[in-house]
Amino acid sequence: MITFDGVTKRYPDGTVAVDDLSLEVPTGEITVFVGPSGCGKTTSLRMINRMIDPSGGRILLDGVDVTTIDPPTLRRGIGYVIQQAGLFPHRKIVDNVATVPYLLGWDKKKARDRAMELLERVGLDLRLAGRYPFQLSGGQQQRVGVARALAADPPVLLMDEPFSAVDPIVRASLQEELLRLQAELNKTIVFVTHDIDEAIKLGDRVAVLRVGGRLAQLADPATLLAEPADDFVREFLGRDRGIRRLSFVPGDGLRLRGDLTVPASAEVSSVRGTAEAWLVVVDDDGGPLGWIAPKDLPDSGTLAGVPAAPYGTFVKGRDSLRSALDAALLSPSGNAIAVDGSGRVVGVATREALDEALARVADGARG
Ligand SMILES: Nc1ncnc2c1ncn2[C@@H]1O[C@H](COP(=O)(O)OP(=O)(O)OP(=O)(O)O)[C@@H](O)[C@H]1O
Repeated sequence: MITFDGVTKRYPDGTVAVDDLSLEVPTGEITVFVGPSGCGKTTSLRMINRMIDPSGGRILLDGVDVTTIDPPTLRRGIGYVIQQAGLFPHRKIVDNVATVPYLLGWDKKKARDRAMELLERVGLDLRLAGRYPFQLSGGQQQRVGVARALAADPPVLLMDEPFSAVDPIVRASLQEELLRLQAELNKTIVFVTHDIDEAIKLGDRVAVLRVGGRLAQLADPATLLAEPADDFVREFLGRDRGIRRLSFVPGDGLRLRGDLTVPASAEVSSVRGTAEAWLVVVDDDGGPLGWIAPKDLPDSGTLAGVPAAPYGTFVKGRDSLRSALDAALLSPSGNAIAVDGSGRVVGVATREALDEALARVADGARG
């Protein structure tokens, strides 16, 4: 755990970059520092690995004041990733990643083996290992930056706007990759960004800072979206806060109907009469084929030949209410198909069920 205990940083010119910051960064979690330009995010981050020392207060790493640990020893346990990767231009990719193992005196083969293992872990094509940084795309360089920071298996990772120089699509895939890695590695990560969407996507907890380096709110993303502490945080969270909140509401609470699913092999005569609503047609494995409107039911035969309309699905037990709503909006029936982990239909969330769930969320906002 990293503890900020009344930390202040006043630069020699009098600028107060961080003002009496107290918070805890729990072990094995991602804590994001987010806020407008100049609010002291980078300064706060760099005080953890002593690139900057505080002018007041203390930063404790597992209970030990970091200013009592000499910087090289401290940094051995702290990986650091910055914007535009900061790779050494004249070293091959594999040697960039092996930088810290070399410094630690590992023999060359062991260090390179470790580097290759990490490059694979961060999803980089291993054929790129022998190239130089300028021969890689921005997104690939960023992956190398993450691999390099992980090389000595440090328990703590500091990431300063690591994905802000790449385009939105690459950025989204780097974010996914980081979450996937973190699920395996459980590092203690402090991640700095000015992008609130990135903060909400990545953070177990999000610290919103305001200019002058003061903490405005520290909360998990769902709480932040539901209960911003003040107007500054509300404004910083921006538009669509209500909709974004639905990403953190499990779709599990939705009432599902089981009587609207029919196999393609079913005789129309067996469904006619019960079919006052749109039906989901499924294949022999229970996978969805699409929707059939009541008016499109043939007079006789099976449903196999009836053209089925497009559909959206959400995974019961995994996806959020937002995904369920999205699935409903992608279906002409306005209903969402719930599937299990292997894609078999387990029921239908009708508009009424979605409406009930949304009403519960809105009620929660009132309370
Ligand atoms: N070496 C320095 N000397 C004086 N002032 C500094 C120094 N470094 C940073 N500052 C000031 O401290 C404040 C906080 O800077 P910091 O870089 O920590 O903010 P930030 O939130 O990371 O900003 P950004 O998102 O723009 O990178 C700013 O007002 C900045 O101008």
